[in-house]
Amino acid sequence: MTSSWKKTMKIAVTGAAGQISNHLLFMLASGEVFGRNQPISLQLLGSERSREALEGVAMELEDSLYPLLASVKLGIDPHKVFEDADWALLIGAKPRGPGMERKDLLDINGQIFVEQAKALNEVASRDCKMLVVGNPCNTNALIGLHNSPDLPARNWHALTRLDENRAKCQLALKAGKFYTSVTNVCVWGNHSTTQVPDFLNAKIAGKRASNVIRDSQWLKEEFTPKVANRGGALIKKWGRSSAASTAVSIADHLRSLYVPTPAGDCFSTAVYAKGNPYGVDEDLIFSMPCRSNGDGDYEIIDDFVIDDWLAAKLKESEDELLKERDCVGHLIPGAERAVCAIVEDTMLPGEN
Ligand SMILES: NC(=O)C1=CN([C@@H]2O[C@H](COP(=O)(O)OP(=O)(O)OC[C@H]3O[C@@H](n4cnc5c(N)ncnc54)[C@H](OP(=O)(O)O)[C@@H]3O)[C@@H](O)[C@H]2O)C=CC1
Ligand SMILES: O=C([O-])CC(=O)C(=O)O
Repeated sequence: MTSSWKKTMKIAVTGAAGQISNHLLFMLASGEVFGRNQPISLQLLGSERSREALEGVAMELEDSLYPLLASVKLGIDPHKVFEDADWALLIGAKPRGPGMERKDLLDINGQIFVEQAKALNEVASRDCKMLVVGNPCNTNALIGLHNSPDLPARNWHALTRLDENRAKCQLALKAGKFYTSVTNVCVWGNHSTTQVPDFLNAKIAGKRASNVIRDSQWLKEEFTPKVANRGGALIKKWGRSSAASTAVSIADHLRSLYVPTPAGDCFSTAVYAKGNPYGVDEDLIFSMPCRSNGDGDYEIIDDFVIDDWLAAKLKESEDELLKERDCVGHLIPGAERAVCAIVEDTMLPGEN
């Protein structure tokens, strides 16, 4: 501990013995996410299934000799593991197995998020921030938010930064420019195949992307599904879902909240839509363009241009989230018990 170091930040992580965490934990401990003057404690949640594996993770963290890693706590009881947490990175979730319907996945994972949100509500720091990665992440976050009434609703996020990074990569490749020149890219809506990568507001080297890539058919009919289905394409190649790039995008998400957003730029995060300027149903976790002044908080940017095409796409993703919400009414205190109307099997990005 040196005098220039900040107070230790407590970071709880679930699914800590899983693939994504296997990359992420080492990035967090190295200081590349929260800064080289920010010591952290890791509070890792496992289960009976992963008890031994989690001890293995802790051994690797110990052997890495990270100066900023103040402590590593392991456990299988969220009430103990989430104690005083400043951040909860909720990565653990059951993957959809063969023959399992999406509404079953919503129910099984939703129950995990009820339990974890109740524990966070009781024992986490009163300003704890939550990032849900486990799928279906938007609706899991909505369930979490409604089961943690004493924590600020705006502190719940679901990860759509991987989708933003995928969109930036495709725009850069098509334009023949380096990806650092691609800015102001928002992926709106649900982290599913209805997500909406926004090329209308995106910029390449400071110009509107559609003035650099003068191919509206490619933007609408190739770029959009390519980004939305990227997770599935990767699974076909790799035989498992994106783990390293997801960890990188979680790091990017966190950093975006602690570094002021440059003027004219944005980052994507799925947040509570209450009071949103785009007319999206207020009781959804919906990905929108946000900016931060670097204090860990964010605001929704209110001047993105929405044309008819974009509006119709946003509506599709909103409708899907409304249906998902109807399917988890039994997990949301005080919600109306609507009929679960997911008839056609909608997809996570990794499931196409
Ligand atoms: N939002 C996004 O952009 C992305 C989201 N994802 C999602 O992130 C999640 C984690 O992915 P990944 O790390 O690759 O997955 P892994 O399968 O490697 O790890 C998931 C962890 O979830 C935990 N888990 C919790 N409940 C269950 C359960 N009922 N059955 C089985 N495992 C359970 C397990 O840990 P334990 O036994 O310790 O509880 C397991 O280690 C998935 O839901 C995936 O779909 C993935 C990529 C991108
Ligand atoms: O469906 C999955 O598990 C993977 C996923 O979310 C993605 O790659 O975007």
